[in-house]
Amino acid sequence: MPEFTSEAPPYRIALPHKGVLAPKARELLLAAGYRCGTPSERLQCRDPGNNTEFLYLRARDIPPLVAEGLIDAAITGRDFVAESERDLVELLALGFGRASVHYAVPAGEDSDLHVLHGRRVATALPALTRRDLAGRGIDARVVSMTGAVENAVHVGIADAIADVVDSGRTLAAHGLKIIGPPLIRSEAVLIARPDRASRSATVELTRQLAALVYTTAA
Ligand SMILES: Nc1ncnc2c1ncn2[C@@H]1O[C@H](COP(=O)(O)OP(=O)(O)OP(=O)(O)O)[C@@H](O)[C@H]1O
Ligand SMILES: O=P(O)(O)OC[C@H]1O[C@H](OP(=O)(O)OP(=O)(O)O)[C@H](O)[C@@H]1O
Repeated sequence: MPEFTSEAPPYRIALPHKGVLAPKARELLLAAGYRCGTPSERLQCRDPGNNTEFLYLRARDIPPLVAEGLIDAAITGRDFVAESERDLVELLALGFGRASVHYAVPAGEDSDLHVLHGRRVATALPALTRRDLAGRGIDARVVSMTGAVENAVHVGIADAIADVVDSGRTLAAHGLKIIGPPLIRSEAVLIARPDRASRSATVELTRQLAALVYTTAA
């Protein structure tokens, strides 16, 4: 006989399992009183007290899964949300994981963005880059990579890159310089699907995290 309970199915929250955003995302949920487990041990965790299930996923994979309705709310990077091109609501900017995505070319080149015309731009954010180039009326070819993008020019598969820049040390070490304004200024964000944004559990989660984020910022 199946067991029937009156309890609603658990609310599902996704967090990055590793990478730059992972430690602070988990710390924030712990500080908000959730028992979100330890991703190095297990990538799923039930928090019965809050009737919540935590799923640890790659930050980049999170936006489409939220958009599909498989996850109720999640923390990921704003750049990954933009890259997904899905209809998602940014409920809260979390104030960590700040970085910008920039175009960069060899240090000796002209600094005008129009140097990109007719050239190849390597990036791990191809959809975002295509949209940005089109929006600026620049006809360039986007070369998709999954990492180590700053090597693309040296290897000879691209003339420029569009990549995440934080301190700028990686670009400098590879003889590259930023050109033009950022494609996007990113940070960790709490996201949901538009039709789930007003659910009471989502509103409560946003309220709890906002209280912590604003206290830390003050
Ligand atoms: N110094 C940094 N280097 C890389 N990403 C950063 C940095 N600072 C903030 N970020 C942000 O962190 C996220 C990237 O995190 P993560 O380390 O999980 O991904 P990744 O390893 O670059 O990508 P992938 O999972 O595709 O390999 C993005 O939202 C990015 O904007
Ligand atoms: O401006 P900086 O402080 O030097 O940081 C930016 C660097 O960090 C990121 O790389 P990451 O470590 O995520 O490696 P990957 O690009 O190969 O995934 C990004 O792609 C840059 O290479």
